[in-house]
Amino acid sequence: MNTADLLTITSDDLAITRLGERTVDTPLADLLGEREETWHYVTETDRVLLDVVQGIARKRVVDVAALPAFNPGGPRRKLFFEPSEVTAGIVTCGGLCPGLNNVIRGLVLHLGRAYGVKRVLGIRNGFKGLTDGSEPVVLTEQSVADIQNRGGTILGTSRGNQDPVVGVDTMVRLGVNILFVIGGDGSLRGAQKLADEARGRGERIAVVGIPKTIDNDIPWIDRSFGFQTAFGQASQSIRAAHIEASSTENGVGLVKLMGRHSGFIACYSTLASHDVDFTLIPEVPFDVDVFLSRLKKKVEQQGHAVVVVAEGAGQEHFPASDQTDASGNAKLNDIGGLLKKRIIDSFGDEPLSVRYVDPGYEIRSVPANAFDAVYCTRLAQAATHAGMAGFTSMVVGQWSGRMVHLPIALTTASRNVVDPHGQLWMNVLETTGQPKRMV
Ligand SMILES: Nc1ncnc2c1ncn2[C@@H]1O[C@H](COP(=O)(O)OP(=O)(O)OP(=O)(O)O)[C@@H](O)[C@H]1O
Ligand SMILES: O=P(O)(O)OC[C@H]1O[C@](O)(CO)[C@@H](O)[C@@H]1O
Repeated sequence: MNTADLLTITSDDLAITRLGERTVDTPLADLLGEREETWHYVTETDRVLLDVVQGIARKRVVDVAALPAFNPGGPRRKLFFEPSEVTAGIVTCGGLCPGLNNVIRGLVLHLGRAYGVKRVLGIRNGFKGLTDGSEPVVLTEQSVADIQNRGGTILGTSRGNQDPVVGVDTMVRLGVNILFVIGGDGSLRGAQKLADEARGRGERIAVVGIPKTIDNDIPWIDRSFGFQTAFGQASQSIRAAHIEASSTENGVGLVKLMGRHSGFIACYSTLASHDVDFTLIPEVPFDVDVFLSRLKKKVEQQGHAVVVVAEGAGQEHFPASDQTDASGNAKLNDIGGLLKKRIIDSFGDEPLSVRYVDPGYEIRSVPANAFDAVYCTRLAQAATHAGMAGFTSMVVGQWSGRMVHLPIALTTASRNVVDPHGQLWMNVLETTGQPKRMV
């Protein structure tokens, strides 16, 4: 292994910013007992595991001395904010993700029940609602009752850049002193800019991120909420494609799944269904002709085949697109459409039935499953504790099984991708039986 490939993080990279020195006794003192700050988040086993699993498989090495600097995600004995003076804001940005409403509800309930915070405002339509003059919605226990049973976000979401100066003006006007940003990498960059702007002006505003993406591409954390629900839903599409393909002569089921840069949804739904013969992800380039000849052979052998393709896969086969969405994300070429056409062409006059399934938004607009719902609740609790303690420019997330704080800068500095030499991809190759290299 070439150590030059390794990325080292130190305790400086893990340092969390906290607003000022002001401290207020927590109302959670009874609950805390002796635990706060004495929680040992990193055990010897974790150190070894982290070094081996994350360090080598994910091409990262953590300076062992830095590990205790992982800030635990629990309540603090001393708060920065006096609960009766808090106005919390919640904003959801970027694409939808199962569990958004669970996190919103979790924040409202926990702020109110654990800390007695009385005023929680929902910012409408993402960061746009901080800059377009729209009035926020007042969130109460009653108004968030049952929202966890609905997909989407009751607050609305958007893409597109907004001016952090205007955003902070709005927060000051509304009296928001803790802003919870539920979003992906773009939203977290936006959150960082809001936090920087507020700090630059000397405003006591804490900005706490809750990482959201079905793509599971946020680094360091074990997984992002909504991912499990999304790949579970995707595996239903694979099942449909498999049933269709195996019920027709020379059937090919082709399933296109979301995953702009990272193929986690494709990999996990492949493993969940065990009916896939080829999984194509952005991290592993492939030659279309080699793939087509392998596919043909597979159909000859077993009478049908199932192919799963992540939307970001095979982009190397298209001229680079200079089109972007409102947030600056590159618009992708349609790999599903290209493969469908090439499969049909490659069979010529031979019998073939291509069943193309593109579940699109169906995998991310559903409510969270129970496992994700638990994670959303825990994230909301950790975010509430962090905000009340005055931590800012940080995100909460589960790391190595424990809830921790991470600086936003660390989570936006890289992307979590499937390692083509790692165990997950190996599991996929074992399951599909596809060749390791199709180039
Ligand atoms: N580099 C950036 N700097 C500041 N703000 C940004 C930046 N990138 C995105 N944003 C803000 O974050 C919001 C959401 O960004 P984006 O549309 O990229 O979604 P995302 O949070 O990455 O989620 P998804 O994973 O669904 O793409 C945008 O509305 C924009 O205001
Ligand atoms: O159509 P939209 O809302 O831009 O979202 C599409 C993108 O969102 C993601 O699901 C990330 O949330 C990507 O996989 C996908 O490319």
